[in-house]
Amino acid sequence: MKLRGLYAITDSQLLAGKFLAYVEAALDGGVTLLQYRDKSSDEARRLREAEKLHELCSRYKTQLIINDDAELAARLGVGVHLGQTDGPLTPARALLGSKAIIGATCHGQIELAEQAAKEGASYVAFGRFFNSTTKPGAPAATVEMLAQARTRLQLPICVIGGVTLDNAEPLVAHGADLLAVVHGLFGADSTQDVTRRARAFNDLLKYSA
Ligand SMILES: Cc1ncc(COP(=O)(O)OP(=O)(O)O)c(N)n1
Ligand SMILES: Cc1nc(C(=O)O)sc1CCOP(=O)(O)O
Ligand SMILES: [Mg+2]
Repeated sequence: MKLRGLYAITDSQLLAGKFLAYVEAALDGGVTLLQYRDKSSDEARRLREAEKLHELCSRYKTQLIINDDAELAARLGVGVHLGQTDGPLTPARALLGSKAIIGATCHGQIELAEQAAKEGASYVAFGRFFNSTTKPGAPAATVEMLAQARTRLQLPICVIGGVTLDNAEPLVAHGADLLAVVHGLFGADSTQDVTRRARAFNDLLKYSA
């Protein structure tokens, strides 16, 4: 199955007090991948929340991805997303098996993506394309490099960093398969608006070649 659609990413601060309600609202609108991203070192809470998300994702037939932590992903039997300093892809692939979804952060560098492809990544992620309140210091990527990456890479391409309904269209037009979003989705004022936004992100991908 080709990975294409909305890639919703959780944020423990933004979702405080409404975590499962907002995640379920997004799943209701349609989510291809859901990433559990929690940068705290509270392992017990991380396990508890990841288990809850796993159960929710199973109900909605959505694939769960764990950020940073291949061991936790292995424990749950789900995928993982690894950045450039989160450990190598090859052992993660050996740990999780050939069917697991493994994503790799490639910033704005096609060479990193080509290397990740060789090491068994399932998708590559480029960013940050716009200002991001979630991760303001992330290195920048451009639409021009995205277009070039599209011609050089066979893998699904994920875009991230300040993506919203207002700015995502050119990214899709230049080759993005997965729109990875925190604030542009979960920054909504109500569960109804989260669901509406999720549907609208999916429509952007559906009605583009
Ligand atoms: C889909 C996706 N793309 C990029 C990232 C960023 O990963 P990383 O560079 O490891 O930074 P942190 O998210 O761990 O702070 C991501 N998480 N997901
Ligand atoms: C986690 C993350 N990684 C990025 C990168 O560029 O690698 S940008 C980012 C934050 C994405 O959140 P928002 O949609 O709120 O900008
Ligand atoms: Mg990381």
